[in-house]
Amino acid sequence: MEYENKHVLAPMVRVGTLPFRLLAAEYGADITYGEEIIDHKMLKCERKINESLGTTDFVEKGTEAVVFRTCAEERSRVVFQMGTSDAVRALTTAQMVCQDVAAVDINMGCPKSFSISGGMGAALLSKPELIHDILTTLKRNLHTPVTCKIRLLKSPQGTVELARQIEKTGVSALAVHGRKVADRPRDPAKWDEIADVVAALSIPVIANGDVFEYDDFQRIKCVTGATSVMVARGALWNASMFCAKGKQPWEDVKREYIRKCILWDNDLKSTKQTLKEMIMHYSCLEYPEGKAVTKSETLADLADLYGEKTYYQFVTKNRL
Ligand SMILES: Cc1cc2nc3c(=O)[nH]c(=O)nc-3n(C[C@H](O)[C@H](O)[C@H](O)COP(=O)(O)O)c2cc1C
Repeated sequence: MEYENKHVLAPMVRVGTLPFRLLAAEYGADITYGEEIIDHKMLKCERKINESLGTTDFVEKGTEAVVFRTCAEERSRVVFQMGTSDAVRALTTAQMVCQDVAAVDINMGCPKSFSISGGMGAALLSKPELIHDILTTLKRNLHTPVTCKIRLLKSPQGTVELARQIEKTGVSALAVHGRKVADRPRDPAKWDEIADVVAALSIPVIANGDVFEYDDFQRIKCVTGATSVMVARGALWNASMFCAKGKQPWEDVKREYIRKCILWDNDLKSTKQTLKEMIMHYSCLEYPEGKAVTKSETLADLADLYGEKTYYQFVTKNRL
C-alpha cells in the first residue's frame, strides 16, 4: 500500500462499514478506513465466508452479529482500525484480519471516556513506551503495513517528539488529526501544528481536520506540506466530496448509500445512524424524513421510505 498523494476516508464509528467505504471509493477516495473496532470485541469473533453476499465476515461467536465485513473489491485499499491498549491483543486481532485488508491502524486519538478509561485511544498519547511496544510488536510480526492515527499534544514540540518516536517503530505512515484532546469538533483544526510534524518526519503524513470541499485537499496540503489528506465529516455529509468534478446533490448520494446498504445487507443501526447524521446536517430529524428513519425497524422499511422497494425485493430474492 502506498501512502503518497492519497485522498483518504477517515475512520468513523457506526459510519465506516462496507457500503459507506465502497461509496466513498466510488466517488474517488483512494484509501478507506473502517470504523474503529475494539480488540476485545474482535477477539470474540470468527472469520466466515459469506457465500450469499460474497463477503468475508467477522462474526461474534454464538451470535449473528457482524463486527467487521469486507469484500475482495476493497481489499487493496481498506484499512482495519482497532482500539487497543495491549501489544499481544493488538497482534492477535491484526493476525485475524490482516489477510483481508490492505493495512492495520491503531487509534491513538479517540477522546471518549470509554476509550480513555480502557487505556485506549488518546490515553495512549501519554504512554510512549506502550505505543512503542504495540507498534513494534505489530511491525515485527505482520507483513501488512501498520500505521497509527494521533491527535495533537498540548505543545507542538510534544507532538513532534511523539511523532518522531512513532516513526522509529517503522510504521508506514502517520495520520495526524489537527486537534488536541480537549478540543471540540467545532474548534478549528490546527493545520500549522500538522505542518510541524510533516517537517520533522520522513514517512508520509496524512493530514486530517476541516476538509469539506474538494479544493480543501490542495489547501491543507499547501499549508501542512502533507502528502495525503484524510476526511471525516465532509465525507459523511456528502461522500461525493471526493469527486474532482464537484459534489453531487446529497439526495442522490443518500440514495446510492441506501442501495449499497441493501446490496451488502448493512447493519441497521449503522445505516440509521449514518442517514441521521446526513439528515441532521442538511435538514432536521424532527421533519417527517428524520422521524421515519428513527422509527424504521428493518432495511426493508428504509427501502420503502426511499422508494427502493423494488430494488430491495430484487436483491434479496436473488441472494444465494
Ligand atoms: C461520526 C464520527 C465517528 C468517528 N469515529 C472515529 C473512529 O472510529 N476512529 C478514529 O480514529 N476517529 C474517529 N472519528 C474522528 C475522525 O476520524 C476525524 O479525525 C475527525 O472527525 C476530524 O476530521 P474532520 O474535521 O474531517 O471531521 C470520528 C468522527 C466522526 C464525525
